[in-house]
Amino acid sequence: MTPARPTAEASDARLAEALAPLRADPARTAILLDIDGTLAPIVRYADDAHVPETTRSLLIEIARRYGYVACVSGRRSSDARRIVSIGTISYIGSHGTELLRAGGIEPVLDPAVRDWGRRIQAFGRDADNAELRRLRVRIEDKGSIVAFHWRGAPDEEAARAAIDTIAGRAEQSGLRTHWGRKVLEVRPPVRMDKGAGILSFLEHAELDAALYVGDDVTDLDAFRALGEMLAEGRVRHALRVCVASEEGPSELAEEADLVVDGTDGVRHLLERLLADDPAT
Ligand SMILES: O=P(O)(O)OC[C@H]1O[C@H](O[C@H]2O[C@H](CO)[C@@H](O)[C@H](O)[C@H]2O)[C@H](O)[C@@H](O)[C@@H]1O
Repeated sequence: MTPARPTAEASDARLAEALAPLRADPARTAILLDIDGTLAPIVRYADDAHVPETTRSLLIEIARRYGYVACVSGRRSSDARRIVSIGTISYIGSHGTELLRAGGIEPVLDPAVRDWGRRIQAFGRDADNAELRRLRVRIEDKGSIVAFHWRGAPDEEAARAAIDTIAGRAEQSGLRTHWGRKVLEVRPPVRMDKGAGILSFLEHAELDAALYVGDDVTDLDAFRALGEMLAEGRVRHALRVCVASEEGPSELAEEADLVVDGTDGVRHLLERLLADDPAT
């Protein structure tokens, strides 16, 4: 497709044009979707996130029609599947380091992260103190990643400042830090990126086109993986879609082929992927 300057919201005509190469041969098309902020609206507590039923129904149909469908999340793959609740699609979890294939029981973990769980969890336990609890910082244990959330804390600024200190401590102890939407993740010092997870998921796929839709910094790696596949001739068409939000990084819109407006915009895009006439 011809890359276009992203607009605040994709018009229907622009959307139809962008989706045409994906719709041309669904069996040879990969549909790759981030979850939080893309399929599931952002909510105060990570545990309360859910994918609206209308979006779920569309995804079920997309899984029937398209050759390779996966949700690509910063969450553990098992949590991602619990939230989306569809067994016929695959889940690439923990920013590309876990792969739970459609119908699978156990995720396959990247060996590079496998041995880091204990150390990361110990870091999370050490960081968890009375002050963090007073500030209502919430800690999310993701196995090989520990996340510190400050969304909805009574004093978000104070909570963020306490989390800054945790980030400094993590880096001093040789761990890596990654900032997302009102969340700090402390990770092992190994490659963890959605792009690597996608390349491994699609390693043996016979593809003509690929779509990725995401809203946050971690999705840039996925955009770049699609760019790599395009440059290497592994796909003839790649469509990178940014889900616009006030919190989203500006680079995502800059690197996108198309911008849609929030999770409603994503639902509309999924409808158009299935519609008889994508322009209506
Ligand atoms: O890659 P994703 O599927 O988009 O996951 C990114 C992170 O999503 C979750 O946190 C975000 O969503 C929460 C629920 O809406 C929100 O409360 C939080 O502020 C957001 O950062 C999840 O908890 C993280 O583990 C994921 O990495």
